[in-house]
Amino acid sequence: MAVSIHPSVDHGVQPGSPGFSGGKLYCKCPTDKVEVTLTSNTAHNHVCGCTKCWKPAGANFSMVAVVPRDHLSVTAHPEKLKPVDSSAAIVRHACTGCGTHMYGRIENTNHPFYGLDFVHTELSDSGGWSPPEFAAFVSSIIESGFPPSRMDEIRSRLTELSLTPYDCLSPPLMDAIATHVAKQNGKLAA
Ligand SMILES: N[C@@H](CCC(=O)N[C@@H](CSCO)C(=O)NCC(=O)O)C(=O)O
Ligand SMILES: [Zn+2]
Ligand SMILES: [Zn+2]
Repeated sequence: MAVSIHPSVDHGVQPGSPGFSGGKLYCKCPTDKVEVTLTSNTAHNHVCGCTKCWKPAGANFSMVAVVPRDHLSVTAHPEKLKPVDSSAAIVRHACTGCGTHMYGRIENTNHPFYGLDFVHTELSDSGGWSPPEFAAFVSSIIESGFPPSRMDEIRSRLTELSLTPYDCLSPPLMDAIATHVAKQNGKLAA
């Protein structure tokens, strides 16, 4: 049996639906679920091996995508949400009942990704969301205790799933971050 990446991709990456325009995410509490409504599809979906992104039980990776912050609202039980770490670049809001991260928000207006919220579309009851496109922060799974000797297995499986493994973000996203920095420091025209 192949090593588990994430339950949403372990049996193959499911394609999205063209024209899909959003839906609802629910926490894992049996009752009084936190509900988050997204009024657009997501972008830049990826699996992430970092220690900060929320992973479902047993998964080595999270699956996380972005949505414009004005396309996200908490539509039920906002009182159950609590920031995980208010000093992090991405302030993740977790359900105090079940621990699920319902969204992560960038509050720093100078951050390259300001304006985007991070979400886990596996929490939705509808299909059609943008599929993951690559694997980010792959080496970081070791920080959660994954054996370094099995990293070849992980990278081979990711490649087999067409989720190219990177140890940071994908080249287009890293280029976007560097461009933002160069515009801020005057090396490129704003
Ligand atoms: N090795 C660290 C890396 C953590 C990290 O930098 N994570 C990225 C990607 S999260 C979604 O792609 C990041 O931007 N983090 C900002 C934040 O988490 O606030 C680790 O594993 O902890
Ligand atoms: Zn919950
Ligand atoms: Zn992450």
